[in-house]
Formats: sequence, structure tokens, C-alpha cells
Amino acid sequence: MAVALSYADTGGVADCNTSEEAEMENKTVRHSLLDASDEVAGATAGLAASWSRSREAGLQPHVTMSDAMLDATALRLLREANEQLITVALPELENLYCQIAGTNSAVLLADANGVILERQGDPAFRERSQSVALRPGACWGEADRGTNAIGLALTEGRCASVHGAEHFLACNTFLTCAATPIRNAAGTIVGLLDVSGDQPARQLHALGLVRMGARMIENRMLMAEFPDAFYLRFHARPELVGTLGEGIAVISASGHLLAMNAVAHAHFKTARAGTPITDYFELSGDLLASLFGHLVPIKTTYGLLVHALVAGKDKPLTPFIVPEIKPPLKQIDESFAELQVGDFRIAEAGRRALRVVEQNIPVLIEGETGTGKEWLVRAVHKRSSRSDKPLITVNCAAIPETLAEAELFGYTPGAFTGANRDGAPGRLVEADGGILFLDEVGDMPLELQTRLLRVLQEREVVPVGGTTPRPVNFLLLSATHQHLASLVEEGRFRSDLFYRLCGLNISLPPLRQRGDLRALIQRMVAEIDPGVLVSKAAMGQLLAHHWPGNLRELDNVLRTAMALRSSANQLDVADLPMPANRQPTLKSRESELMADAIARHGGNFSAAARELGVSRSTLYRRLQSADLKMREKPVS
Ligand SMILES: Nc1ncnc2c1ncn2[C@@H]1O[C@H](COP(=O)(O)OP(=O)(O)OP(=O)(O)O)[C@@H](O)[C@H]1O
Repeated sequence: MAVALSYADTGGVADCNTSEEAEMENKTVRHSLLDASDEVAGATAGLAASWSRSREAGLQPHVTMSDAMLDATALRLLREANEQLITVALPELENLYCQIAGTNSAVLLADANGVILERQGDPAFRERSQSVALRPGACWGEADRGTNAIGLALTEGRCASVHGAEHFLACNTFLTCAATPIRNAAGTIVGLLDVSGDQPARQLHALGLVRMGARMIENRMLMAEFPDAFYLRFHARPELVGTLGEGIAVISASGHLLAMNAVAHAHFKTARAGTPITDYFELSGDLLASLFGHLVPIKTTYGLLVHALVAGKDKPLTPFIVPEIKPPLKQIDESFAELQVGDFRIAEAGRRALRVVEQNIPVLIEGETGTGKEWLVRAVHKRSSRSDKPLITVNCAAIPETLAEAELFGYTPGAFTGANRDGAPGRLVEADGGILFLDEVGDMPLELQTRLLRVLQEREVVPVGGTTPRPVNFLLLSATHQHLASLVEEGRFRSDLFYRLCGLNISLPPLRQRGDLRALIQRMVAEIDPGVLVSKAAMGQLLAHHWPGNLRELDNVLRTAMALRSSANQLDVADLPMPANRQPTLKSRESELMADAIARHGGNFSAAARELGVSRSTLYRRLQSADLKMREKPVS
């Protein structure tokens, strides 16, 4: 499954000297190590809010609270739980300490809750800092010790500097501290790095040092998390590849993105794990192979020139299995040529559906019968990252109610009389890894809706007659010719399921409202036989028709006409299999409006009358006078 990568704090340490690089910096880095005053301005923001939070937590500046401190056993367990972080961070703590040794300071590593895990400090500062519990086991969250750099950085998810009297508790005002969170590849805060000291002035360089240290730890964690992967390392300036300012994209052997560091993520904000690396860099197979161990200029897909190399940890520099890398999504995707005739809404619907469903957000397509809902789904599947996985279509109106559960969720051997001896996996399991398309979802019986909802919430299926759930992972598209929100209002469709299905609602226009009918007719005729032209009169009649069956009807009419035509190279009025001059009359439009509204509301006359702005009795009367026999569904 494609997983969204996210970072809240994407500050990096790149600098730049050309306009392209300046753009790179704009896209990535707000702070620069060279501009400490800016950094401090950002890092000291939020003090007032932090003081309010400290008061709200019941703390008072001059009251020393009972100590929030873990005993030795609890600290040992906490260290075990944070083993990976500590292993990766310890060398960095030592490195940082070398840089601040002799300045009456200490370097601290805390967990994601602000409990200090490790400390490296000047012996002279030890005693003073011990007196305020600046040592392993102590919790420095805001709620325990009021405003302080560790608590503030964790609460606000960014670097923080707290100096002297800015500390909430009076006993801490001799300290000056700078802290910054450490995030894992998914952008979650997993710890924090802090430099604290006993100094009369704010230490501008301390903030820069902890940020550098944290970034180094993050990069190391990234590599520790994906030890078998390859790393594409890049920077706009070749000499900065391999430094802290570089972007790192972690890539699988098949050339798919696994993760990015914060700098890379700042370039590719919408990057998602599981997508081909060619979505982000313009790379042919040969070019990619040439990057192994060599710095080569390449372009990002948004046109920025960077210098990059690929390395694998402890790995011979053998190229990726390049053929698995797909061409960039854009090249095959964005035109939706088979839907694009002249009405921009249709291809745009395809583009929107693709983008959204690729983020694992379900899409609901509404439209009259034959408007091309299923075509749209096929076009989306073809371009999706799951194009080589199944597209499973379930027509919810066509499965008999008694078999629906078994059909959808599968069944175990011998689950019911007449069942297949070996059981069956069910359509949802068949869609695992691919796309599930629920057609005519508005017709799904309420009981089935409840079970489907559970599957969508828990992402696992229990077959009929079974007890063991099986995890499923599919992208979800649904379609209906009804107005699903009205069915919800009428209590015929579960509202919670509606919201589960309808991450994005796409409405396909009926043929009579499309602006590209002429072009569509010409194209469909040319697809059957490119040598045939449509006569003016035939085109006039086709354009005047009301097309209640939409594209399906048009397709049938054109195929029949082409088969019956008397001239080899022209389609004429006489060839058309539909009654002449179907220009809609006022009366026929009224009948269609009534029929449409009743169908949309699934036979609920009251709702249809409301939509049409007439009373229920008027609707009855007009249906009778139009001799329109519509079945009314009893409302439960
Ligand atoms: N873009 C298109 N170009 C040409 N023909 C199309 C296009 N889209 C759909 N059609 C034709 O219309 C028919 C109906 O399309 P489709 O099954 O996608 O409609 P639908 O909205 O899902 O219909 P229903 O609601 O009845 O299931 C297709 O079989 C095809 O013949």
C-alpha cells in the first residue's frame, strides 16, 4: 500500500548560490545555520502559550513540585524500549559533547515524552544540573516542569530555545537550553536532543548544534530502519552531497520509494512510499545504473537540477532491477485520452479520481445509467500504481440477497448447503492488493451494508462460516445511478458507510448535458470504421435525441447504424435505428424529469416530489396524465 510520508518540521541545512538552488532552498529550508537570529526568533516563539499551559497544569513558579523521576527499573525498561534510538544517537551525543566541552553544559537525549535517557556533560556542571534533576530518568515535559526547552520542543513539534527567566519554575532560571525533536521516517517524533548549560547569555550556536545533531540521528535511523535498501543522495551543489544538507530517498531493489529524510521530503511534499522513484527524478534505466557510486547531475520531475549518487549500505553496487521501474505517472496518466473528447469535465473527473484514490481515499461516482461510470473506473485502474493487480467489480444490484454475503466475504468449506466443497475466497479477498469497484452500491441491502462497513473499518474479512479474519488491502471506488445522500436521508443507506465510501464525490454528466456530443459521435464512428462520415442530417438527428440511455445507448445506436448502413462511406438518417425527430417536447421533458427524480430516490414519491418542488398529490396527478406507470417503494 502506498503510505503517505509526512513531516511537520522540515527545516534543513542546505544553502544555495544560484536561482535554481534558491528555489530549492525556498522549497525546503526556512532556517539556515548561518542565520542564527532568525532561528532563535522562531525557536523562542510560543513562550507565552507555554507559560499558560504550565499554569493550567497546576504549576506555580516558586513552588518546587514533587519530582517527576523514574526509578532505576523503570528507567532500564524505558531504555530498552528506546534501544534503537539510543544506539543510533549515542555517537552523536559524544560528537556534540566534544564541541561544547568546557562550556559548563550537558548534551541530553530524551524520549518522545521528555524523559531523559542519556546525558553527556561537563563534570563541573554535573552537580548544579543534578540539583534540578537534569539527569536520566527525569521527565522534562511541560506538565511536569513548566516551560523549558525539552517540553516546549515536544509540545510544539519544533526546535525551541529557553533562556534564564523564560523558564517557568524559578529553580530552573539559571539554565539556558536548546532542544529539537528527532523524527522517524514517517515523521513521528521519537525522541529529542537538547543542550543545556549554566550560562549568562543565550547560546546562539547551541540551537544550530542540536538541529545538526538531530538531523544526523534522523539520517542514521533512516538507514537503520531500511538496512537492505539503496539510498539516493542528492543536493543542488555537488560538494554538499554527503553532508547534512543532502536529501536522501530510500529505494527498494525494485526502484520504489520506501522513505525520505526531512530534506528530501521538503522537496517532494506529496511523496508516498510504494511509488516508483521515477515519479520524483527523471531517470532512465541507464542513467539510474550510472548513479551507483558516482555523482551525476539529474533533474527532479519538477525540473530542478541536482547532483545525485546511489549507495547501498554494505552492498556491492549492483544496479536495481530497472525494468520494474515504471515511467513517471504523469507521462501515462494525466491525459485520460479515451475519456477526453471535448468536455473537459470527464477527463478531469478521471484525473481527480486517480489522485484521490491513490492516496487510499475512497471515491464515489454518481451518474445516470450508461454515463460511463465503469469506464472511468477502468481508466483509473489502468493508470494507477495497482494496474498490474486485479480490478474486482461487484455489482451490488445483481447479487441475490441470500448469496450476497458469501459472494462478497467468501465462505469456508461446507459453510452452507450447496456451497463449493473447497470454500471460496470472496470478491473482497480477490481484490486484495488491487482495486475494489462496488457498482450500484446504492442497491446494497442494509444488512450487507453493516458488514461491509465493518470490513472497511477493520480492513479484514471474516468468511461466512469462519472465525479467522484475513487482512485485506484494496483501493475503493463505488458508483451509483442514485443520489446516495438522499438515500441516507431517507434511512435506506447507512450514513457511516456513506462517509466511508465518499472520500471524493464525482458526478458524471448525462450525455444530453455534455458539450462534446458531436465530437463524441464522430470519434465513436471513426473507431468502428475510420472511412465513414456522418451526414449532416444524421448528425442533426443524433444531436437532437435525448439519450436517456446515455453512452450505452449511443454506442448501441451507432454500432447498429454502422452495421445497417447502405453507403460504404456515409452514415445517413435512414440508417439510424431510432425514431426520427426525438426533439423533446415539454410533455416528454416533464415525464423524464418525474421518472428521473423517482428513480434517483429509489421509488420514494415523497422525496421525488420534494425535489421537483411539487406536492405528492400533484406528482401522482401528473404521472397519471402522462400515463407514466412508476412503482412506488414503501418507505420502511
Ligand atoms: N468514454 C467512452 N467512450 C465511448 N463509449 C463509452 C465511453 N464510456 C462508456 N462508453 C460506452 O457506454 C457503455 C456504458 O458505460 P459504463 O458501463 O461505464 O456506464 P455506467 O455509468 O457504469 O452504466 P450503469 O450505471 O448502467 O452501470 C460502455 O459499455 C461503452 O459502450
